Amino acid sequence: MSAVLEIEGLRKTYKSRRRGTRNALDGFDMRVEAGQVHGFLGPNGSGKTTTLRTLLGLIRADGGRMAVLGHEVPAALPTVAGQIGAIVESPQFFPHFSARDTLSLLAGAGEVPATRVDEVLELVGLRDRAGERVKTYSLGMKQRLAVASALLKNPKLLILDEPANGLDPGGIREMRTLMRDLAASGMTVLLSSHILGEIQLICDSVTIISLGRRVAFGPVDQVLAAHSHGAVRVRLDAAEDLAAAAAVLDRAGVPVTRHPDHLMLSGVDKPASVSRLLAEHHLYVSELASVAVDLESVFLELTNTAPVPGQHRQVDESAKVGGTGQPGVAGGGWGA
Ligand SMILES: Nc1ncnc2c1ncn2[C@@H]1O[C@H](COP(=O)(O)OP(=O)(O)OP(=O)(O)O)[C@@H](O)[C@H]1O
Repeated sequence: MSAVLEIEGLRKTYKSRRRGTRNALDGFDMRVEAGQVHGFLGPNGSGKTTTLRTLLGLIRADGGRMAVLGHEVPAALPTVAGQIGAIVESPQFFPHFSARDTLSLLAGAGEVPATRVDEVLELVGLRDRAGERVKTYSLGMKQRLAVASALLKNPKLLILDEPANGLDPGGIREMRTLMRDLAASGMTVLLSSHILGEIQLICDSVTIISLGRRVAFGPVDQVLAAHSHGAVRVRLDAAEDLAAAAAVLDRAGVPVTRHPDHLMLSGVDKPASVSRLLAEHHLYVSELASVAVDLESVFLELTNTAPVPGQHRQVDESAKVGGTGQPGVAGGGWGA
C-alpha cells in the first residue's frame, strides 16, 4: 500500500510571553494509506488541530517532515493543494447566500465544473434545501454544507475535523455511509472525532495522539487485538475500595484504568492471581471477567483520561508517553 500522508517527528512549540512555551507536538508520527478511512483520535489539547493546521500550511512546524501524495509539504503545497479537501475548525459561510450560491462561488474560484455543485449537494443530502439561505440552516445542515464544500474538488485526500458535529442520528449514519462510499471510490479520508463508537464503525485504521506524541496506530482490529490481550474487568465487594485496589495493582506492574464502578486491567495472563493479590490486601473481588475491549477503552487507557470518581481531570493531565509510540501491533507497523 502507498502512503497518502506521512508525518515524521513533527514538532511544534507555541511560545507566549505570558504563558511561556508549550510543546503541542513532540515528535509526532503518522501514516495514512491510500483508500482508507483513518481515524485521528486524542483528548482535548493533545495536538490534533495543530497537526492538521501544520499539514495545511496554516502554521509552521518547528521540526520534522510531512508529505502528502508523495510531495513534501509545506514546500509542495501549491502542487498538491488542489487534491486536498479539508474542514478544520468550523468554516464560516456568507449567511445570506444559499448553499447552492455558496458552492457555486467556491466552484468558480476553484475551476470546478458547475455540474459538480449539484452532485455534492445530493451526496450530503442538501438537495431539497439548497436554495435556502445559510442563516436559516441548523448546525447539522451547516456541517453538511461544509463537507460538500470540501468535496467540491473531488479531492484525493479529504480531511474532516469532527464531521458528525451537530448531525442527528440519521445524519451520522448517512455521514458514515458517505465516508465508506468515498473510500470505496478511492478517496482517502482522515477523520478527527471524539465519537469513538463511530470511529470504530467507520475507520479502517487509527492514530491515537496524547500530549503531542503518537501512542497507538494501525488497523482498528489490530489496535483492539493488541490491547485485548488479558483484558479483565474487576469489581469489588466494596466500590469505595477501587482506589486502593488500583494502587495495589499499579504497584504490582499491572496496567490499570479506573472507571466509576470497576477497574479495567490489561496483560493479565492468570486472572486468579489478581484476586489472590487483592485478597492479600483485604480487598475482595465480586467480579473478575475477561472482556473484549472496544476503541473507547483502549483510548481511555492509552491517554489516561478515564474519569476518576471525585476528581475533575484537567486538560493536559493525560498520559506521560514514552517508548516507541507503537501499540504492539505485529511487525512494528502496518503496510510495512
Ligand atoms: N495559538 C496557540 N497558542 C498557544 N497555544 C496553543 C495555540 N494553539 C493550540 N495551543 C495549545 O497546543 C496544545 C494542542 O492544541 P490543539 O488545538 O492542537 O489540540 P486538539 O487535540 O485539537 O484539541 P481538541 O480536541 O480540544 O480540539 C494545547 O495545549 C493548546 O492549548
